[in-house]
Amino acid sequence: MPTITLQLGQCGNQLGCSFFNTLATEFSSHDYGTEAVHEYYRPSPDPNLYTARSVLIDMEPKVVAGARSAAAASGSWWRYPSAGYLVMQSGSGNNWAQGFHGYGPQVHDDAVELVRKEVEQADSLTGFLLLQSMAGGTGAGLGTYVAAALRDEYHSAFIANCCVWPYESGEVIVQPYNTLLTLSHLADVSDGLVLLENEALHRTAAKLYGIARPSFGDMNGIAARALAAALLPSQARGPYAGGAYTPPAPQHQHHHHHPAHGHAAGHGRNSPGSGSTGGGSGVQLPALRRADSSGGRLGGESPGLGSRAGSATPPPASGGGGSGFGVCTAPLAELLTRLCGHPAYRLLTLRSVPQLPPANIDFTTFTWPALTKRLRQMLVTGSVLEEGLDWSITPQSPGSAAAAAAGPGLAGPSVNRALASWLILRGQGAGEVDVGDFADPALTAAWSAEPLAVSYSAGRFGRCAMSACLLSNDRRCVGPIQRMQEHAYGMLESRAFVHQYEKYGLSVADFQECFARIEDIAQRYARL
Ligand SMILES: Nc1nc2c(ncn2[C@@H]2O[C@H](COP(=O)(O)OP(=O)(O)OP(=O)(O)O)[C@@H](O)[C@H]2O)c(=O)[nH]1
Repeated sequence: MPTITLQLGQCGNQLGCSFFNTLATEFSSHDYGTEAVHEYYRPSPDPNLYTARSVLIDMEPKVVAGARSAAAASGSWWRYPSAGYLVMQSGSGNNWAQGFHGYGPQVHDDAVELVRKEVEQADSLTGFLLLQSMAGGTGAGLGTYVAAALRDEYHSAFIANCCVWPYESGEVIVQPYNTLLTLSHLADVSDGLVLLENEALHRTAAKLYGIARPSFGDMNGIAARALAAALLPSQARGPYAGGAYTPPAPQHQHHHHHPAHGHAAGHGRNSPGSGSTGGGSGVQLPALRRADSSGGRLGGESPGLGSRAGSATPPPASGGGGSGFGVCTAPLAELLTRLCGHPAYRLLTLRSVPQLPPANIDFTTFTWPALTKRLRQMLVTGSVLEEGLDWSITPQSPGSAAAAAAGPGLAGPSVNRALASWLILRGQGAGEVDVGDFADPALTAAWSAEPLAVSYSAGRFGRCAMSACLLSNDRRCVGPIQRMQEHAYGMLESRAFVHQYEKYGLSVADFQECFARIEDIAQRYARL
């Protein structure tokens, strides 16, 4: 089921371009099935080209033009829609209020109309994936405004936000304001926010990829690969022997929005017309790899991934572990439903392994135990970097669920804890990897009903014979939020730059209300 991507502001547009390039490379190299391709691209009048299901918005024309021409010059089989963009003549000057209160109402109708046209090109709709930074004015302020407008227009569509968290010491002096304003507003309209930290992306590029001076392009490539690893189809794994993990019954009903919205019949998450056909093989795509014997298989036995009603379950090609690409019908919807079921906890962290320079991949021997051990330690320690992991921390360390249960006074958030995580394994033997360690109750909130989902694909991701990624609703966000808050409160106390926001109708009381909301969110996570 299609997902429409909105690229907002400089960062959103640059990251979006990387994301579509990454998906295109994957689709060209491996057969994920037609339906997976159609989730993000639609056929175009030119039989050799696909069109990204995307809307590009920025208040200055340069970056959108750059993304569009980069797509055209890539030599790949995809382009942006010829009229699917909205630009003005000058940016929002890093002023969230200008983006939200100034440009927002001004471009509302045009933006909604652009999205509507893209929605009309789809026979059904999973929802929207919004890409934006949190520190500027356009992606952050206008992007938040657009997210709220989409929520109004499409009550039953999923809205996911992929938000770039600024460097700790930023290029944008008012980034604490912009980041917290974005976060507090999106917490109300979004179904899930994936936070991508620039600091971590930069360090990954520098330390693990060996890039002396990482560019945004390098960082976006890393982020886009992690995102694609999470969002490409995978097949649910059943409960593994001896673990606490039990997949839930499919949950299609959304938790807090109205059911199908009248705006466009058949575009709701639960709408009758939303099922689509075919697991993938059989339709010729331009320049894409055709289905091979293992391709395009439905994840029919997937108890937790909500396989489509009435779809047949073809027998696995090789018994047991499953080969080929099982198709999770709408990964975005499944991920959000599973991970963000509680409205107060919507902040997601993405971790992936291995992180290494492409040139080293062919000379590296991968083993599942080594990969999953590192990924698990990243979860245990809350790190998003594969490098520099503290192996002395265990789930029993102070601050862990186990330690908290042992008595008061031991709390210290050295151990991470998750409400829910989704582990996605890709590569040879991915169906049989032992993932029991990820279901350790000491790593999850005591009241979490469904702490772990696991899915896999036997096909390799990129050039790695084995790779894994973990999308997790955990305490990682607490540190960055608290540091950002400290700066923001300090600035607000001296009323620094406040007049620039007041010019667009944002008052000190509005700031305070947003900051209080964030404090509440951070405290809830800290208590997980
Ligand atoms: N990862 C990444 N971060 C970016 C990129 N471009 C900008 N940023 C970050 O985004 C923040 C600035 O936001 P931008 O997206 O440039 O601003 P904008 O949304 O276009 O808003 P205005 O410039 O105010 O109109 C800073 O934290 C930058 O570090 C990019 O391509 N990749």
